Amino acid sequence: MPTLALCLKESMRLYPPVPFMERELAEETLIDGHAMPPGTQIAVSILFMHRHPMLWEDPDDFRPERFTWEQMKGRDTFSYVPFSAGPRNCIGQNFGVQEIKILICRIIRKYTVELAPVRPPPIRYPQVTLQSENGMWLKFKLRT
Ligand code: HEM
Repeated sequence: MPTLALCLKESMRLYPPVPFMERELAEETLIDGHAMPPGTQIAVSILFMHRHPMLWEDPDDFRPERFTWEQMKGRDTFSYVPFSAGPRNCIGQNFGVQEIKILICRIIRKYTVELAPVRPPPIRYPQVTLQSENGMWLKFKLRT
């Protein structure tokens, strides 16, 4: 799989653009030993799931190779759900990924991009979409 696709997947693992989902239970459901009645509102944190140490080795490390075929073998399909899963998953996911790839290609054709020499780590700010409270500190240099 090309490097860009691997990097994109790993970025969306660490920083899922949609950090959580909500559901209402249609029937009684056993969650972690507790019987939840129908109608219970459930919040599923994609953000926490994507960094859960039971699911990911060194969860905070950026390692795009996690998404090579070899390393994906045996991994629970539901451990990585930036676009949700099941019948109500994101209908725009392929379009969204293509847009991001095109945007990145257009930027790096024109600029070299580096981390800014002084950069505070991004403070995650989960709203409907995940944002950085203190921005993203990068240095753009026009290619000659
Ligand atoms: C990186 C980009 C995107 C991400 C991470 C993303 C993520 C998600 C997630 C997690 C859900 C499930 C939400 C939930 O069930 O509460 C969702 C649903 C949805 N997304 Fe996206 N999305 C992206 C781009 C797009 C684009 C580009 C479109 C349309 C062109 C789109 C259209 C939709 C629609 C219509 C639903 C609702 C599907 C349903 O309920 O049946 N998304 N998306």
